[in-house]
Amino acid sequence: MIRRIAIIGLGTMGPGMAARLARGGLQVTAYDVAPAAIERARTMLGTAEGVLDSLGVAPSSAGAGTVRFTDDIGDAVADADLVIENVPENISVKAEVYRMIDGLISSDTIVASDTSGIPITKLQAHISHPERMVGMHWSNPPHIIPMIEVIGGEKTAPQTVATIRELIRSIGLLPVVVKKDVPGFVENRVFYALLREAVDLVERGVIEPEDLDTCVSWGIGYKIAVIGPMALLDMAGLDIYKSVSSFLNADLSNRDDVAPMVLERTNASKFGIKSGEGMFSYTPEQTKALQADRARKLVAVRRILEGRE
Ligand SMILES: NC(=O)C1=CN([C@@H]2O[C@H](COP(=O)(O)OP(=O)(O)OC[C@H]3O[C@@H](n4cnc5c(N)ncnc54)[C@H](O)[C@@H]3O)[C@@H](O)[C@H]2O)C=CC1
Ligand SMILES: Cc1ncc(C=O)c(C(=O)O)c1O
Repeated sequence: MIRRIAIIGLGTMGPGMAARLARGGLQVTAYDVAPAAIERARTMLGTAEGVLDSLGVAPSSAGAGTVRFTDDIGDAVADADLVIENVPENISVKAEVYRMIDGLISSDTIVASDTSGIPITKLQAHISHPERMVGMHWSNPPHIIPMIEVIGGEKTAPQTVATIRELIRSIGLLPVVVKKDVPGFVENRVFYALLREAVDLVERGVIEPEDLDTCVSWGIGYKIAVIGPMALLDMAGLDIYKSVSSFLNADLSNRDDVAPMVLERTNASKFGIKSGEGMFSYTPEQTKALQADRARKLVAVRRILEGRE
């Protein structure tokens, strides 16, 4: 039974995850190597709790859980039933965290990674109890998006996958078990196919970035929240899909490296909202307003999709 959870890494994803898990009645300890990240996370936690209130996510019947911040990794993982590693998407950084916690956790503690797509089989090579390591891939913003992928690596015990799936279900979220440990799992394989094409179209000057977003959000995005891709194939007709894909698939981007448009920006430290500029520019005031507006809309859409409105 999982009651105590340690979250390692409090950047974009960690604070929202902490808020959602605590709302589910769990005792969370939250750690980051950077003191500034811990301070930022305290504010982000409060914001996420406000969004959970507006989503109507009630505390568990056993009462609300807690979030406690710490700057000591040993304190964070001591007594944890589950450690969720949430540090940057880099194998050596993740491996260093596993090395550090290896001697601090008990042999029955489950270690989950929120990796966006590094195969779990690769990550579990860096830990003493690979049978208790699992992928637990949340989607951003993690306190609002209910689906979480659960992925076992070659050495993950089926019971570990089952325990994490049950934990997710028990707090009212939607686990999806990915049956094969493929890079990117399922969500990001589908999403990155879309992003590759979107970046390519903007880079080739086929469309302006703002218009690309309008086209995808109001064309595909709006309906895909209601009708998934497999159901859409049936709605459009497989005969239509056969005809269009027979000439279109060969023309779609198949680039296997990172697009220059992305490299130019990342080389100039233009990472998006977190650095104030990426595909678009953001002042701190705009970022605050944008995040509040997006949360409000995502909450409203989710209420409708769940039939609560
Ligand atoms: N940003 C996103 O939309 C999503 C990210 N992910 C995945 O979640 C993981 C974390 O991503 P983000 O939160 O976006 O990253 P981020 O870069 O925003 O935050 C990472 C945090 O980890 C901390 N950190 C670095 N080394 C550490 C260490 N040794 N010990 C403790 N803390 C350490 C950093 O100080 C930073 O606060 C990555 O694997 C990423 O691929 C998964 C779903 C969505
Ligand atoms: C660009 C991008 N990459 C990875 C992820 C998740 O792993 C997300 C997300 O929104 O969840 C993303 O936007």
